[in-house]
Amino acid sequence: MIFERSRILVVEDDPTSLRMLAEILRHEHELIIATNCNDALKLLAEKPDLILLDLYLGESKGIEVLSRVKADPELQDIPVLCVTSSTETNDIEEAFHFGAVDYITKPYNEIILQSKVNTFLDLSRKTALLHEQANTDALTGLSNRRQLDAQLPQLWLRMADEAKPMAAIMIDLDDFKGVNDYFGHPVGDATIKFVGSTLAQCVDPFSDLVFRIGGDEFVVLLPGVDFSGALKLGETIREKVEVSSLDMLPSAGEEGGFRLSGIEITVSIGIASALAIKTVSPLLLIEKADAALYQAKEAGRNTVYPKSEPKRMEATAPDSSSLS
Ligand SMILES: Nc1nc2c(ncn2[C@@H]2O[C@H](COP(=O)(O)OP(=O)(O)OP(=O)(O)O)[C@@H](O)[C@H]2O)c(=O)[nH]1
Repeated sequence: MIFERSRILVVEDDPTSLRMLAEILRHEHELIIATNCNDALKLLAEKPDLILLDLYLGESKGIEVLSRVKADPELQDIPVLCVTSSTETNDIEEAFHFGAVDYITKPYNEIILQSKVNTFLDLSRKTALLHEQANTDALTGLSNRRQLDAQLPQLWLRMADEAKPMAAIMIDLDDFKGVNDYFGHPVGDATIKFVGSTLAQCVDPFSDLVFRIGGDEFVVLLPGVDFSGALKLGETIREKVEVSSLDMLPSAGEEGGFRLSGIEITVSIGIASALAIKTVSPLLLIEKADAALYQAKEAGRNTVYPKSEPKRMEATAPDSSSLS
C-alpha cells in the first residue's frame, strides 16, 4: 500500500504517451518529466523513488539511462520500469540484463500500469526500511557495528585520497554491569541511550560518525582529525558524561522515571589517529583505539588514553596489507 506521494521520473519523448501517463499517475504521485536522455541523466540528481523509462527516445536509447542508474551506488536501488511499444523481445531482454525490474507495453493499460508502479514503489520502500533497520541500533538510533564495518574503509580511502588524517575514539561505560545489577535493566538501557545522545551532541554532525558497536561500547570516527583534535573531543565527551549524567537521566518522580540517586556514570576512552594511507588497513586504527581503551580502564577508568601522541601508526604497523 502507498502511504505518501512518491516521486516518479518519467522519461518519455512522445507527447501523446506522456499525456496518458500523466493522466493515470499524477493523482497519486509527483511526476518529474524528461523527454530525452540528457535531461533524464540530469534529473537523476533528484533521486526519484521510481523511474518509468521509454526504451526508445528518438536518437538516443533509454538503456543509457538505465545503465547509468545501475552503475551509480547512490542510485542503483531505484527501481526502473521500462516502457516499450516493441514486440521485439531483444530490447526487453537487454533491459532486464541491465537491471530493469519489469516492463510495460504501450498503449498503456491503466490497471496494469498503476499496479506495477505501486508494487515496485512498495517493494523499494520496504527494502529501504529493512536496510535502515539492519544498519541502526534499535536502542539508541545510532549506526551499528555493521555500518562501522561498511563506512570505515570508505572514509579511510577518502581521507587517503585527500592526504588527511583520521581519528577513532572508542568509548566504554565504566562498571556498567553494576548499574544493571543494582538499578535494573531498564535503567541500564536509559543509561546507554543517555551516553549515545551525549556523544551525538558532542560531535560535528556534518563530518563525524557515531556508532554503538556493542553492549556498552561506542565508536566515533573523525575524518580529517589529528591526534590533538581527537584528544580534545575525547576529554569533552568524558567530562560531559560525568557532569551531566544525573541531570540527563530520567529522574525519580517523572512518569515512568527511575530512581537514580547514587549513580555516577563515567566512561573510559581510547583514542587513535593516523594519516590515512591506502596500503594500511583502517582496522589498525580501531585496534589502536581499542588497545588505548584497555589502557584507560587499567589506569583507573573515567579517563582518556593516551594523553600525548604515540609514534605514528604507519611506522609501527605490524601488517601493512592492502585494503580489499
Ligand atoms: N541494560 C542493558 N545492558 C546491556 C546491554 N547490552 C549489554 N549490556 C550489559 O552491559 C554490561 C557490560 O559489562 P562489562 O562489559 O562486563 O563491563 P563493565 O561492568 O562496564 O566494566 P568495565 O567495562 O570493566 O568498566 C553487561 O552486564 C551486559 O549485560 C543493553 O542493551 N542494555
